[in-house]
Amino acid sequence: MNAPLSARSAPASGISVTNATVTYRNGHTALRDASFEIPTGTITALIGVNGSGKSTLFKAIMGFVRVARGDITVLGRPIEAALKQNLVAYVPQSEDVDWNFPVLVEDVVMMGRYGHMNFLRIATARDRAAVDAALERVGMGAMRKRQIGELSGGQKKRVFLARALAQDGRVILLDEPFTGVDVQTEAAIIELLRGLRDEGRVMLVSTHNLGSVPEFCDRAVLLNRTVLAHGPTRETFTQANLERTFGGVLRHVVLDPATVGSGPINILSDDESPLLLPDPPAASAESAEARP
Ligand SMILES: Nc1ncnc2c1ncn2[C@@H]1O[C@H](COP(=O)(O)OP(=O)(O)OP(=O)(O)O)[C@@H](O)[C@H]1O
Repeated sequence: MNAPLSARSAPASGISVTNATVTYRNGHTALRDASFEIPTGTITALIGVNGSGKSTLFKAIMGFVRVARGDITVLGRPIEAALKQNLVAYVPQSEDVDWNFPVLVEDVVMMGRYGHMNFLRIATARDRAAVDAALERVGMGAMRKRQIGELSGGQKKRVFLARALAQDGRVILLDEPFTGVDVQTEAAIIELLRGLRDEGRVMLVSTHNLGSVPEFCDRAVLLNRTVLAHGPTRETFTQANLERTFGGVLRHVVLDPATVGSGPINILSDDESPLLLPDPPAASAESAEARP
């Protein structure tokens, strides 16, 4: 098991990506010269349109795809070393999982312990305790004997989060954890991520829910086949950067002050949860303008 985390002993660098380029076998370069830095004890949003390279970046950090040029380090180590030490946990997109595979909830969570076991994969009392604790932490203890395929979308997400917790990953990559979950589950996941941040872990979360980013992310990385902006949310998550990242995909509505009873409110939306900016620049103070 990994040594206990402490804010004092944790290295300052969580994930460091320097000029990373990923080209798939068909010749498509999904990421070019991507660079950013994430400190430990933070939650970072990974934002970009469909196809901008978010999953590719996760796969590069997980060693699933090769970085042709550039460098990625995790907690100051080359990725191979970090993966070998079980430091990185991955919560995949729901579409990437075969839900027909007959496996119990508790077995999925136990998979998080595989890297801690020897080649015979015999679970010890410590492995079982880690699985129990992880299931309880995500509120899925009562469903541990259910088949994973029988669960709702939000419950499946919780189970995969529990697998990451059981693994005791210090860096946790979450690929669209809020897609298809109700607001209550989203709030529960955000609360859990905050707790993990307070333990000094590093979370990189891809999401299309722009509205919830300022609420729970300390930092943001804006991506479109390369990194367009990165840094603290309040500096990075600006209307100008979002317009640059999403181009014509971003819906942009300005509510008329006469309608909302206060100053004009800017609404930026990529998907289900819109971002409200109460203090928009004067340039777009027309009533209810919408750009598809
Ligand atoms: N295995 C692959 N072989 C070739 N091209 C791929 C492969 N996987 C992804 N791509 C391409 O790389 C680009 C980036 O894909 P990626 O899945 O990283 O985007 P994304 O930002 O995660 O998108 P989404 O928001 O839809 O999940 C896309 O143009 C995609 O078609």
